[in-house]
Amino acid sequence: MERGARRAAARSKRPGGYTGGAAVRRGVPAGLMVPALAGVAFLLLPLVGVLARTDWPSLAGHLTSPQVTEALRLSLVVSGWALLLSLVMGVPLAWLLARVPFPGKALVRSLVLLPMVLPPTVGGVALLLAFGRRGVLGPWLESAFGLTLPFHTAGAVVAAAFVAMPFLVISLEGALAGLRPSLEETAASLGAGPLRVFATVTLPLLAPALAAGAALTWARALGEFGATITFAGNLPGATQTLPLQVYLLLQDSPEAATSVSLLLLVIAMAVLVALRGRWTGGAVREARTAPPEGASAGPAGLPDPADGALAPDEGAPASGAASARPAREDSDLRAELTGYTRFPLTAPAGTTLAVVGPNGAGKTTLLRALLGLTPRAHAEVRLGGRDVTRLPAHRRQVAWVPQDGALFPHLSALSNTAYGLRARGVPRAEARLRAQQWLERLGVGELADRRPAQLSGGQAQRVALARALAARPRLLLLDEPLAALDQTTRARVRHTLRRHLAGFGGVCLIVTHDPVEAVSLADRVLVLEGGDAVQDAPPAEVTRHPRSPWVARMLGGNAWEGTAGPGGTVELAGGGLLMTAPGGELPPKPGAPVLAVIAPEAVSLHLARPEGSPRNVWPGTVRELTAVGSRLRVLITSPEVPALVAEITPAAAADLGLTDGSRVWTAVKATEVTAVGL
Ligand SMILES: Nc1ncnc2c1ncn2[C@@H]1O[C@H](COP(=O)(O)OP(=O)(O)OP(=O)(O)O)[C@@H](O)[C@H]1O
Repeated sequence: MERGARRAAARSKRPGGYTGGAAVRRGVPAGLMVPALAGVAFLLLPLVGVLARTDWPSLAGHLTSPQVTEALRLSLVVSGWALLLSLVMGVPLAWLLARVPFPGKALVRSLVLLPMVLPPTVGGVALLLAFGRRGVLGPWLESAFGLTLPFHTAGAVVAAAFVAMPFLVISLEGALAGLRPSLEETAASLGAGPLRVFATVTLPLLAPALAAGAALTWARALGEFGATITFAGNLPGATQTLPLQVYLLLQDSPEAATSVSLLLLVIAMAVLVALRGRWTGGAVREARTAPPEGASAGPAGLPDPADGALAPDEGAPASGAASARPAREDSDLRAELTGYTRFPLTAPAGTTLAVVGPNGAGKTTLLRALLGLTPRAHAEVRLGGRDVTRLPAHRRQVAWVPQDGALFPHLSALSNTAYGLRARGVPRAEARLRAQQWLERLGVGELADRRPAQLSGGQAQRVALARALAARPRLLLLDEPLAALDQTTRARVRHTLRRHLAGFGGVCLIVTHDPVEAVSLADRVLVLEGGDAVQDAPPAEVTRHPRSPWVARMLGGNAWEGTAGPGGTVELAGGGLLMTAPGGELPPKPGAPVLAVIAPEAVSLHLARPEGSPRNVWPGTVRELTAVGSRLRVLITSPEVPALVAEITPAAAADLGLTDGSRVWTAVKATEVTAVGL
């Protein structure tokens, strides 16, 4: 059993679990059950009444009588045209409501829903007042187009469309709102133009909701009565549809009325059964049946074969991505960003840049600006000397892997991977062959036939990466590619990623919150804060000389803001004095703002106050002990300086008898304090 299924099974066994089954049935209180069952009976009994009172031997005769067949023909004509009218007006309306911000949207949405709650006869009266002979538009319609709606079939169509269109609009708007924009944007970044994106991504994902909405609209139009009789009258052959026929028959021939009612009932039930609750589901369905995030990246929980050995055609740098990177001449990046993110960015082909920064620093905005997908920032972009600023996203050769991977849910892993190649005109067979090779390189070749919903988080990330790399972009943008994975899977996928970035000749930007990822994957670390680039340097440099407290902390160091004092001292912002080594990196001018950085390994802990070489010594209290690999991180608070993190061995912690609340002395040699000018 897959792990997700096991968990779900375990959940259903728990008391109070939310899944169905015996546990739930046992737990339903009678106070709910009785009225609920009464509700079911209330809905069911009228149907039973129709079935029980149907004169079965005469059924065929009733349904084939000339009036009924004529009314059926008219109903089909009217409901068909009403559906068409609803599609023509309703689809664009749903699109606008879902996608375009405009003032008064809530009002328009209420207007769309109004016919659903309005008594149909009132709807009919309103239609008369608008399109009737003495209505607002009626005379003009008649004089300009010779079109008379009341008491004509066209009027029955208008009445049916008026009450039925909301079903289409609601269904489609829900589906459009549920369609993640990242799917269409990713398709564009893979080289698909707007028409292709619409035909291959938008339409297939909307199709179920469109079909459901259309079926419901048609069924509602078929059953329309009140607005039709008020607006279009009850004229045999012109406006007398089946529901009107039922009304007439009820007076002269109740058995025939029952037979026609049964026919309408069967049609309505058939539509609902065919929809199987899709309409009520609303948005696009992308149910995950996959194991939970972080489950094995290989199939069936086995270790991933691709992580162990390198493919022969690939470079294999031991660490960092740059050393063995083949550079593609057409891929040097030069960008000038303005707007929320504002800085110049240049990177020679073959460079991997880790983009780090606190939440809201502008990392995602930077990536989207490079694709021209956000109004919040503008990027003048040159790739390999060619200005691509004015090109739409699909012509930039900039592939984007958003945080959620954005695999197309209706396509297999193979078709997802072939998408960019197909968009660039590679013939189908060749595109699929190359896509399969990419999937194999990423260690997920055997999952080619699976849909995204059947992939684990790690597998999906690899497929998303294969898809981006297969498109042969000149610039690769990865937005937190490993964020969804657990620690173990993350390490494995990171390894794979490093290997495959090594074979990628363009520039790659990876947004990450993970210091290990930044240091191990990138040649440069770009630190953003509030939309500014506060540092852009190799990982070693950023680790040694972080230019902001945030990045120092992110990289695991202690970083205290202060001011340079005389004789190699730093006056800390919150009070306290720090000694740095003479000849250290203190800016020459006392009074300059500095950041004092202390590596956690440089902090020693003692039970008694240590003496000796020039040290910074403070008393403190242990607040937290956390295992990091084979070492322990100890958070110490002190009345004299800001909180400090020390990293020691478990043996040292045991010798000192450290627990939460232990009183200790912390010491840092002056030579271990680096003061960086801000
Ligand atoms: N569509 C939007 N409309 C208005 N403001 C936005 C929009 N998207 C992002 N922002 C704002 O722009 C700033 C930068 O956002 P961005 O998503 O680029 O940050 P980030 O560095 O990627 O953050 P995180 O680490 O949380 O993903 C934030 O202040 C955010 O609130």
